[in-house]
Formats: sequence, C-alpha cells, structure tokens
Amino acid sequence: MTDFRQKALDYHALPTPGKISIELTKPAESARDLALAYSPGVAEPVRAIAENPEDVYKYTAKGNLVAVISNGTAILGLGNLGPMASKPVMEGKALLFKRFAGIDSIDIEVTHRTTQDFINTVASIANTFGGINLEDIKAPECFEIEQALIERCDIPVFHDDQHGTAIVTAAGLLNALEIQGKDIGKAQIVCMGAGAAAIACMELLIKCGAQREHIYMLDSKGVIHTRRTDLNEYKQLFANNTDKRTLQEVITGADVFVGVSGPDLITAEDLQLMAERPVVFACSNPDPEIHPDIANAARDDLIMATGRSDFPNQVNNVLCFPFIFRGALDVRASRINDEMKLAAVHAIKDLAKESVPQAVLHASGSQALSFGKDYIIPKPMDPRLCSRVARAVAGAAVASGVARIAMPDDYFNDQ
Ligand SMILES: NC(=O)C1=CN([C@@H]2O[C@H](COP(=O)(O)OP(=O)(O)OC[C@H]3O[C@@H](n4cnc5c(N)ncnc54)[C@H](OP(=O)(O)O)[C@@H]3O)[C@@H](O)[C@H]2O)C=CC1
Ligand SMILES: CC(=O)C(=O)O
Ligand SMILES: [Mg+2]
Repeated sequence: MTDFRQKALDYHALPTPGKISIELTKPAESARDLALAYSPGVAEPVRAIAENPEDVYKYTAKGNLVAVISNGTAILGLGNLGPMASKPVMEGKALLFKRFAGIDSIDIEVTHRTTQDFINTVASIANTFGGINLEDIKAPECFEIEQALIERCDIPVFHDDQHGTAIVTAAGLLNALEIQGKDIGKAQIVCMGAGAAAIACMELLIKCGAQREHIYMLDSKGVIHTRRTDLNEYKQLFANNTDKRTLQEVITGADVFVGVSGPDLITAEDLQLMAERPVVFACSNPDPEIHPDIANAARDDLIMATGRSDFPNQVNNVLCFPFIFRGALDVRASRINDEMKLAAVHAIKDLAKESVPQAVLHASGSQALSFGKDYIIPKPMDPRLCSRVARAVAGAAVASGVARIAMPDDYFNDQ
C-alpha cells in the first residue's frame, strides 16, 4: 500500500470514523435547559410553526441546513459503485459546506429501484432542509431527477456535478481564454464526456458566448454526430453534423479541451494536434484525462487545469457549491436560476484577477500567485470566495424574483 493511500485511509478512520459530526448550539446541562430544549418547552415552537410555517426558519436549523444526496451511480470518475461507497465523498461535500461557507450539511445515500422511487424519496424529506445538493448521480437519470425535484420542492435543488462544475469551468475558461488571447465566440471546443458535467458545462459555456456548432462532444462510443441513432435527448442537443469520427479528427486545430469523462483518455500526441495556445481542462477525478506533467511536457504554450488540489488551476465545483448555497439560503431563494449561476461565474472569474492574501498563499503552499497561466481561478481556501459569490448570488436571486426575504443592507459588505 502506498504511503499516500494509507494516509488517506487513516485520515478517514482516525481518531473517529468519518469526517463530520453534529454539535449542539444550545445549553443542555440542567433540568431547566432540558425543560426548554425538550418537554415542555419544545411545544412552544411546535405551536408557532403549526400556526405559521415560515417560523420553521426562526426556531429550527432548517435555514442553514443542506442535504447532500446521492445514489452512488457516478462517484467522481470511479463509476457506479453504489450508495455506501459514495458516503466518503458525500461526507466530504458536507465538510466543505461547513469549512468554506459555515453551512451545516448532512449526507444521505439513497438505495432505490427506479428513478421515480429516488425522486419520491427525496421529495418526501426535502422540506427538512434549506436546500438539496444532489451529487454523483449519473446521466441521463440525473437530468430527470433534478427537474422533477425542482418542480416538487420550494427550496433550492442543485445538481452540483452539473451546475457547480459548469460554473467553475466557465469562470476558469473565460479567464484562460483571455490570457491566451482568444475569443470564446470563436473557440473550437472539444468536450470529452457527455454526462451530467459535460452537458451542463457546454450549455453554460454557450450562455457565456460559445457557439454550439463549434463544440464537438464525445461519449464512450466516440464523436457525437447527427448520424448516430443511439443518442439520448440530452446528447442529441450536441450532435454535430460532421464526418469526423475520432478524437484525433476533432481535436485537430481545437482551442479548448474540456474533459469530464474518465482517467487517461488523451495523450501527448493528441495535445500536439491542438491549435496554438490551447486550453486543456482535464477535470476527471481523481485521475484526469491526461496527467499535467505529460501535458506540460507535450507543449509549453498551453494552459492546463485539473480537478485536483495538488496541481495549479483546480477547476473543481468546490469553488462554487458552498457559496452559491450560502447566497441562496441567506435570501431564502426558492430555486437557483440562471441569473444566480451567471452571477457566480463572474464573481469567481473576477476574484482571480485580484491580489492574493498571504494566508491563501500559505494555505496553498505557494510563494506567489498572480493572474496568469498558473493562476486562472481562485484557490478554494480563499475566504473572499464566500463573500463575493454569496453576495453576487443573493443579489441575483433578489433581482430575478426568487428570493423570499430581502438581502440585508450590509450583507458581506465588509469583505
Ligand atoms: N472537476 C470537477 O469539479 C468535476 C469533475 N467531474 C468528473 O467528470 C467525470 C464525469 O462525471 P459525471 O458527468 O458526473 O458522470 P456521468 O456518469 O454523468 O458521465 C460520464 C460521461 O463520461 C463518458 N465517458 C466514459 N468513458 C469515456 C471515454 N472513454 N471516452 C469518452 N467519454 C467517456 C460517458 O459516456 P457514455 O455516455 O457513453 O456512458 C458519460 O457521458 C468524472 O470523472 C468526474 O470526476 C464531475 C463533476 C465535477
Ligand atoms: C468534484 C466532483 O464533484 C466530482 O468529481 O464528481
Ligand atoms: Mg461530484
């Protein structure tokens, strides 16, 4: 067993199994405390909420509580390993919610037979929470699940692998293209993967100015084109009217490669075929479509990003989901709409252009970071992400009419 593997297992096992626990926010020492916390005192908020359901936000933890819900069908890039195997990742998302945005979060792994069973299970418990973060649910079922739950729930339901990934990819790519002197409207884009992350990433890039006809998408069977008869309705939106059939044909002359598929699927020779000054986002976790050392050795004019913490330019949804939920919860948004997603893109993108505080340099083990080839996107431990993204998102929720309470005048104004 490698040293790193053992360290990772020990981190999860010791001194207490797992990564999260529940803590009390009220005293519970004396008989008087218990009389307030439980019987008879608890009857008072019960009566208040029964009379006015909105009081649930006043008297319970709901307003700062997000459920991370999975069925384990697309755990990172490791595949369909089932609900229990997904639990470390879901606890990890809960850890990140708390660490970066102060949001209490609990993981729920659902065993189910049909897609409808999953939807019914989540819809039945949704109101316990202030928001639902769906995670690592494979395509195409994830699209039906998210849409059905958005319709059935009046709290934000957000499939992180779709929209969190798309928001961070768009923010990073807009910056990378700016550094490379390229226009997103003219960029030729290859997307490897045609699942949850891929479809959402490409749809959001189109909202940011990319041209649908400049995108070539590939799934496990190759290029997605109009002659294929095996495409689901989501892939069909990216069916290209082309004679190109191989990765090598579509990557030749491409400006951008976005990988949200699986490990080690492209080679140095494939990168050599790209246009000058290309952008390569190999975002599969934990192992990217191409290792950065191989990519950087292949050519010196590329901008390279991965989903990992141990290389420059981490394009990972951790830069989004804690903060988009912070903003959504704080104005009690009923949903997370496109306006809020685009506000998050711009807040993340713009922060990368500011100087980096010493504490962030220290936490990321860097001597210096400034906007450029090796710093296209903020570091997850940058505390300004929370204030900037949450404020932008809450503002967009208010402006687009989905907020149920006003944004406080001084909301994160200090940072
Ligand atoms: N960095 C980040 O923040 C994030 C990264 N990801 C990564 O993206 C990947 C996909 O996740 P997700 O979209 O949730 O999963 P899905 O299961 O929804 O989609 C996986 C997609 O990858 C495609 N694929 C698999 N093998 C190949 C191959 N050899 N060539 C081309 N395409 C292939 C599948 O093709 P087919 O449709 O034919 O089965 C499918 O379209 C994972 O590695 C995950 O770690 C995901 C979310 C966030
Ligand atoms: C980062 C993430 O959510 C994934 O790889 O699935
Ligand atoms: Mg995920």
